Amino acid sequence: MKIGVIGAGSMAEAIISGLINGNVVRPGNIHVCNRSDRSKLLYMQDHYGVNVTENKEELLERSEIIILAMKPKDAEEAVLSIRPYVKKQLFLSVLAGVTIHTIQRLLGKKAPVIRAMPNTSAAIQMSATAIAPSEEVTMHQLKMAKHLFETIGMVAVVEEHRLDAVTALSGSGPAYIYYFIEAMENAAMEIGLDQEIAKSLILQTLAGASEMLMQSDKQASQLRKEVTSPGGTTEAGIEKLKDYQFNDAIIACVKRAAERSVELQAQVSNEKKKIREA
Ligand SMILES: NC(=O)C1=CN([C@@H]2O[C@H](COP(=O)(O)OP(=O)(O)OC[C@H]3O[C@@H](n4cnc5c(N)ncnc54)[C@H](O)[C@@H]3O)[C@@H](O)[C@H]2O)C=CC1
Ligand SMILES: O=C(O)[C@@H]1CCC=N1
Repeated sequence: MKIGVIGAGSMAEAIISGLINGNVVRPGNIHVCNRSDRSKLLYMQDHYGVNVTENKEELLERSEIIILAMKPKDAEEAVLSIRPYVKKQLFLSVLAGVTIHTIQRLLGKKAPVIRAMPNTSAAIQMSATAIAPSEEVTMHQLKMAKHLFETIGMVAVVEEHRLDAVTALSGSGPAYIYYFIEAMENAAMEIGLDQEIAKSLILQTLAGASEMLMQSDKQASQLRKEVTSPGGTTEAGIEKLKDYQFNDAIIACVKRAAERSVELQAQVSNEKKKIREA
């Protein structure tokens, strides 16, 4: 597979490092470009051995699969800049909130596009990714994309309209977990635990709970009940979470993120005007 990546940010790096570490694609078969941060390109070259270029024509000519990995607000400019070089490539977009329809409009043709929503755990082949293909995508291309994302974690194929929900849940999800861990670390300090010891206890607790959920047939609520002795410490702690409306806070968080995914589409809504000018 020859892959071109447009945008060399955190998501691009997570995917590239996953593909290389998993021996799926040789670094020499990956071309990466960025808008202005040349030092990041040089870092990618040194660290992963990929080809870096500022020439988008060259990148498109040398790649069968193009990964779009810039911020949604930069999508118009970036996609319009590759429009003259679009031939038979398959486009994989990881952009939150930017529809297949918009990408095809910006590309100026009904090219095959697969929208994907991975997460940054791709860097260690642990992404939870959902993908949604356009009508133009062949079964072979869908299989190839599925295989590509499976090498960096698990993959679910969904209808495109589900991607806002997926983005809110598993795209942004690692950040919610990290935020929770930050709070646990702060709590550990407040109750006088050594920082290093607290960190290892928290991480093993997280890994153990996650593995329990994976390995057992029990629901999260059942596993929680099994920790919660009547009148014990867990019950006392969870009462506090209830006082602070923990459940409502998480639901509001995920719903707001899904709304935001819809709002991001508006950032590229001006594309018709830009296309006329191109
Ligand atoms: N960070 C995450 O956890 C996830 C991000 N995403 C999506 O991935 C995309 C990238 O996000 P991040 O990597 O976090 O952003 P980032 O800001 O770290 O990277 C974006 C990169 O795109 C480059 N860029 C901007 N305009 C360009 C242009 N015209 N030509 C070439 N390169 C250009 C920038 O220089 C920058 O290096 C976003 O659309 C986001 O919605 C999707 C899933 C998870
Ligand atoms: O925060 C964002 O917009 C991107 C999409 C999912 C994770 N990061």
